[in-house]
Amino acid sequence: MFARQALRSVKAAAGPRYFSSSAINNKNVAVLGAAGGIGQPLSLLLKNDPLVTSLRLYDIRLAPGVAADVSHVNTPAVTTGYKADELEKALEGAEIVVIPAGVPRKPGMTRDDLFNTNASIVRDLAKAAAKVSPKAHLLIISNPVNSTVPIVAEVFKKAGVYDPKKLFGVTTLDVTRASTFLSGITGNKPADTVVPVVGGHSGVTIVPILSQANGGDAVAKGENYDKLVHRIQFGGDEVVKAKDGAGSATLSMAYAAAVFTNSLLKALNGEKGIKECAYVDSPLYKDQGVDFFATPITLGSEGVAEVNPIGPVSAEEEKLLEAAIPELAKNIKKGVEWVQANP
Ligand SMILES: NC(=O)C1=CN([C@@H]2O[C@H](COP(=O)(O)OP(=O)(O)OC[C@H]3O[C@@H](n4cnc5c(N)ncnc54)[C@H](O)[C@@H]3O)[C@@H](O)[C@H]2O)C=CC1
Ligand SMILES: O=C([O-])CC(=O)C(=O)O
Repeated sequence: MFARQALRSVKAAAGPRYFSSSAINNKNVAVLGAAGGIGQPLSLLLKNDPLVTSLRLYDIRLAPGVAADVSHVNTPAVTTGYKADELEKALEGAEIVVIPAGVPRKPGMTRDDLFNTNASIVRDLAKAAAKVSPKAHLLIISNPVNSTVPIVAEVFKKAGVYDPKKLFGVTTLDVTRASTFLSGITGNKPADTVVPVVGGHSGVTIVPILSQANGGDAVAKGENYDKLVHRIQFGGDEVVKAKDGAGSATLSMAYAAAVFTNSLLKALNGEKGIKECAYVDSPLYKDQGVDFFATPITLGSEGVAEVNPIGPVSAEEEKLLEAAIPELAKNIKKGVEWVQANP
């Protein structure tokens, strides 16, 4: 039963999607880091989402230019750019704050190598959000996600405004990649190939549950299984290597973040049964020091409505989970301890 539940949970995240909905309510979305490699295409995709009525683009450089450009697209979202000293203004009234601000990897780096630079960027943006838009849903893209999400949680706890239902590490790209790579092997449509991806967002913490996917039995174990799991876990490295020093995934990430944002907007507007995978405050492995864990979640009008169970897993997947948990615990502890020492 759980397998079917988990499968349904990410069905919506698998296939290519355009954005539409019949119910249009006012929705104010802010993007922090809007002029970057992810920020620019993400801003365009959000401008194209009919559920966004106000789009507020902030960056320490170039955001007014990006906003002027995007604002000419003839969709309803009123688009405004905010300069470096206008962060608080950008956050006024925001219901969703998407954060792709921070440096990306270069070849040879791990996501954790970004910690020293990105931790303080994310902390400062979170502080402003906790002050100006404490009830907003926060969608964290900046790496290392395994640690930046706990940093945001600590900032919000310190400000007395933490709501675990409203904080998300965006892991939709892992689900997107898993669907693409598996369907490439099976020949099934990507839209019919739904792979729940649980755990976190780096290397061995990315755990695809191929046993629950349509066509997953084609690569259930052995060398092909190992290769596919490795490709999903290290898909980010593939892009970093191909970009050859010019950064990491931006376009596919913008797509994935726009998909997740659209799902959240639908849920906030009262649509039922909206499900995605995301890295959230989760009860599943708290007893092992893992306060945040990605699983299929059900979205509702308050954000996370339900953290769904992983469901049955194969012996191989059990081993992947065993490898993921201690690494995740370490990443989470690092974020929490850092922000407690550097409030
Ligand atoms: N969660 C995920 O699946 C993925 C996460 N990422 C991460 O997303 C982040 C951004 O990647 P890119 O867009 O490629 O980098 P980028 O360098 O192209 O853009 C980052 C933007 O952030 C801005 N920025 C820096 N400090 C800021 C601050 N304090 N306030 C507002 N804006 C600020 C920069 O001016 C720049 O425009 C990186 O940390 C990267 O590792 C990338 C791909 C996938
Ligand atoms: O690999 C990176 O550094 C960027 C990222 O998180 C991804 O593409 O999944």
